[in-house]
Amino acid sequence: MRMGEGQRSPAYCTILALRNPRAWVWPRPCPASPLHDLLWSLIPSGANARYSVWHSEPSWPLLPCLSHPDSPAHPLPWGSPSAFWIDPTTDRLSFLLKVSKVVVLGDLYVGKTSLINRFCKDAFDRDYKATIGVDFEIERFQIAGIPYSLQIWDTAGQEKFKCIASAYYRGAQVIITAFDLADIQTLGHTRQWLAEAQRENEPGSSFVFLVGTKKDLLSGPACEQTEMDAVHLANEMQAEYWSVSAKTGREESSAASQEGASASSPGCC
Ligand SMILES: Nc1nc2c(ncn2[C@@H]2O[C@H](COP(=O)(O)OP(=O)(O)OP(=O)(O)O)[C@@H](O)[C@H]2O)c(=O)[nH]1
Repeated sequence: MRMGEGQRSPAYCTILALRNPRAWVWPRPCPASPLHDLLWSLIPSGANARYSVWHSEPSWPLLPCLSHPDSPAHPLPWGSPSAFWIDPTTDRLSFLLKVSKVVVLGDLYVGKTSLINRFCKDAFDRDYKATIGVDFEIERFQIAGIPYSLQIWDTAGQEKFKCIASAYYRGAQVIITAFDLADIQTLGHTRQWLAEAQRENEPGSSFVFLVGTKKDLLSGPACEQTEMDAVHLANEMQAEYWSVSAKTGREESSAASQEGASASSPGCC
């Protein structure tokens, strides 16, 4: 389906803007379906970008990626897998794919936002500000000279936001389930969080991490016991286990967490 020149839906205007970078218009919010339909119809058949792109629904977060890289408002870097442009040689939409979507889940107050802030900004805030719905950060880096972006989705732990946050689980290459090492109940709840995220994804399509937070708050036998429990649960979940402190900024090694973490795993905090 290609829309005719006479049609001027917001999605179509966006495509026109993409075709002519000198005439960029900042996309305005528009209903998800016209944009979805139009873009879907333009994706080259066989493009393996489909998966990433269409899992960025619901589509309001898709809209900012249509804006110009120089726009101060753009929250997604140009070149993320959710970003697309018209390839002048083929006149088709093209995609950059080197993005991984990470979702961070867990009970309220376990320290999900703090974990992300430490990772992305190397900062820690002791004041609690509950996440409303979802938030996200982009972290860009290179591995062997190849640029990658991590699209990190911070979900709210509060029950009332669950239905909003769960809409963002789809297409996650990485699922991080966080619990508070100082609050053992939150460990038990990680099973449920993971089940909900996995329900939205193909079986085996996501790497799973179980992360115990606030390691600085406890030590001694109680901590070791919690970590042992966490490692066992991580094995059940087929997850990799980490104990971390966003406050100190360190992954704190312990016998239990060493046992749970694989040698190839990247340090988080
Ligand atoms: N001591 C200590 N406190 C932490 C650590 N991580 C987070 N906190 C504190 O725990 C509180 C909750 O942290 P958040 O990161 O906002 O928790 P959250 O899981 O994102 O909470 P929701 O957005 O409600 O789901 C804040 O007051 C943080 O400062 C840590 O590693 N050590």
